[in-house]
Amino acid sequence: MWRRVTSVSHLTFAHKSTVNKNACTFKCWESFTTEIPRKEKTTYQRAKTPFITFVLGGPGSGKGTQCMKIVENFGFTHLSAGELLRREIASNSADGIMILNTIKEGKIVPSELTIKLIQKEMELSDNYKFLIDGFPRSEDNRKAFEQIFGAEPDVVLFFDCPEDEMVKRVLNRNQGRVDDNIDTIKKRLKVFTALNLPVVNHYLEKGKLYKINGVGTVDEIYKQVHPVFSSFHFEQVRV
Ligand SMILES: Nc1ncnc2c1ncn2[C@@H]1O[C@H](COP(=O)(O)OP(=O)(O)OP(=O)(O)O)[C@@H](O)[C@H]1O
Ligand SMILES: Nc1ccn([C@@H]2O[C@H](COP(=O)(O)O)[C@@H](O)[C@H]2O)c(=O)n1
Ligand SMILES: [Mg+2]
Repeated sequence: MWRRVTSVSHLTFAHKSTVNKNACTFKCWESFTTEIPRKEKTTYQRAKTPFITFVLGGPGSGKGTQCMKIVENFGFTHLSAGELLRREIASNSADGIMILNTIKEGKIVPSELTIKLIQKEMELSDNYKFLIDGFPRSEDNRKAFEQIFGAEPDVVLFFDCPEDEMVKRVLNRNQGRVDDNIDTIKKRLKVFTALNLPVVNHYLEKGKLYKINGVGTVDEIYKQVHPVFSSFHFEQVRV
């Protein structure tokens, strides 16, 4: 069972670049000193430590689709930032109208609000493996996350997909999303290039980025994704 802690000052996160060790309150994430093995056959030993994966890519690049397969195979908890924001709109919360207008314009919701929703879901979960899909969308998102959580992601997946393919997929999605129309898609693509690509480059420079070719069938793409996680030796739900 998780044990709620009120202070995390005794916890040690894996990354030397941790920004603020006292900033977040999580369930029992105990001390560890092991560096993350990359592509090595080493048993993963951080069962009570959060394993955070950021899932990046343009609108319609396939983030949500591939997250479902990772959940199925590796037992992650999938937190889609966009989905949490849409849920907030649906719940008629005080911020609902502002979020709706921001999404319609393809712009970015204030970081603190999105992070609050992500943090709440993580605290409610008994899992320690999280896929945070569609976050960080901007350098401001990224820096605010590091400040509030006092930690960096373990893995960053980036689904690289040409714009024409992304537009085609979004227009065919048919889920009734207010932003799945050509005007908003054009705006989202501009925001993606201006604000999200700098985040991608940041993690590339830090050596944390796994760039995935987002063109092909869902299974072809997943074949590139699977080895990223199998190298960490989690207990697999299904092979
Ligand atoms: N490899 C693929 N080939 C064809 N269609 C795909 C592929 N992957 C996903 N799709 C479809 O494209 C649409 C967009 O995929 P998905 O919702 O996973 O993208 P996303 O990156 O989460 O987008 P958004 O950022 O807008 O939430 C969906 O209808 C999905 O079924
Ligand atoms: N970090 C984020 C993530 C999303 N948004 C807003 O939600 C829209 C939909 O997001 P999807 O990931 O589901 O495509 C997105 O266009 C943004 O308006 C956000 O503000 N911050
Ligand atoms: Mg999505």
